Amino acid sequence: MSANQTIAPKIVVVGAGAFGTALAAVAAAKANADVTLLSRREEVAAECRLTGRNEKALPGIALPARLAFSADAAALAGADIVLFAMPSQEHRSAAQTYGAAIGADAMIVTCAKGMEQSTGRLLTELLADELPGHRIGVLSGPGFAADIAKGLPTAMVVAAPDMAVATQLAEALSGPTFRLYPSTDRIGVQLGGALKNVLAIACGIVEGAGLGDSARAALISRGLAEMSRFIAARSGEADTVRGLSGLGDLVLTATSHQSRNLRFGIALGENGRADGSGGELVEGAFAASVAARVAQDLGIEMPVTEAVAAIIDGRLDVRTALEQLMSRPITQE
Ligand SMILES: NC(=O)c1ccc[n+]([C@@H]2O[C@H](COP(=O)([O-])OP(=O)(O)OC[C@H]3O[C@@H](n4cnc5c(N)ncnc54)[C@H](O)[C@@H]3O)[C@@H](O)[C@H]2O)c1
Ligand SMILES: O=P(O)(O)OC[C@H](O)CO
Repeated sequence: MSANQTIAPKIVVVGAGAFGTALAAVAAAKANADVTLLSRREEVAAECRLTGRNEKALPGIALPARLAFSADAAALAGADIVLFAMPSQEHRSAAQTYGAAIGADAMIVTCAKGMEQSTGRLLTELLADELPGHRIGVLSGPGFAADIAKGLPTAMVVAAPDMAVATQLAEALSGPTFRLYPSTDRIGVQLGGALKNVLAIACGIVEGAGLGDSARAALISRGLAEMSRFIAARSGEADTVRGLSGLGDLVLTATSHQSRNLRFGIALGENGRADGSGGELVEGAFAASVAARVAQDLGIEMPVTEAVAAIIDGRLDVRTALEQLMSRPITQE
């Protein structure tokens, strides 16, 4: 897609879950939109085509008539923008599956919030490993799929190292109720999304264990300090945490019961142990251990993240974790 292109870009969203379907729906609501939602299974594409809904992913939400559905990787041919909207841990295998069908000029945007658990690679790094030569961005920030798909006002961030690319993506993907802010801090923006999920689990634990609203406020602000240290150590911009992809998404995820990460944390706090997520995707449960491991390698302190990782792994119970956090040496804020 050239910088002064006037016809609508061809957009393909890979991953027909809640978020992929919501992003495809807002993009397809625009005049002249050329948007395809690419699922793994033909049954999903066929049901969406027949009913105009993706009932499993977004119950009760009618999708725009202009949105196309496919389960054939050939739909990626000629795409200007390809959104990766599958879970973080599926990114490498999805890149390997679909990479050959993606044209060399396509911009690729990860919309997931996590890091690769086995390697600690950021998702944009992983995509660059698998799909070299492409311009690669990240879309992150506070926004629940159902809110976005219902047309409730939402603001998020799209980041790429080149501001011209980030702006092109923001203009192509924004709509009347969905506003994207461009950024060049690709590292800070994606780490905000990955790390806030771990802190939302911590806030859920506090809620489930009945530890009070003051404790949640303390966790949000001390958690933000952890995010900031990690982002700076990974060569992102520490200030990015104050924006939509940091504080904005942390507050949303740590306080709304729509959040799967928060609900997972509440169950942990109530039961004192992890009983699984009931099949729901809980990105923070993957991110906790990798973030704690990378923080240790980088020599930075992430006590809340480490406590969440230890509780999920069954190495620590909630009460002991709390005692340990409260008895840390007194330091300046
Ligand atoms: N749901 C939200 O409100 C929301 C908002 C912002 C960001 N996100 C992020 O988006 C990502 C996806 O979340 P979701 O809520 O859509 O999850 P989901 O469980 O609703 O859907 C995931 C989808 O990915 C598909 N998938 C899995 N592996 C795949 C592969 N290898 N190739 C292609 N497709 C594959 C699954 O079939 C499923 O349709 C997560 O990282 C999440 O943090 C979600
Ligand atoms: O339901 P969650 O916890 O995965 O959160 C969804 C989004 O990341 C909120 O911005």
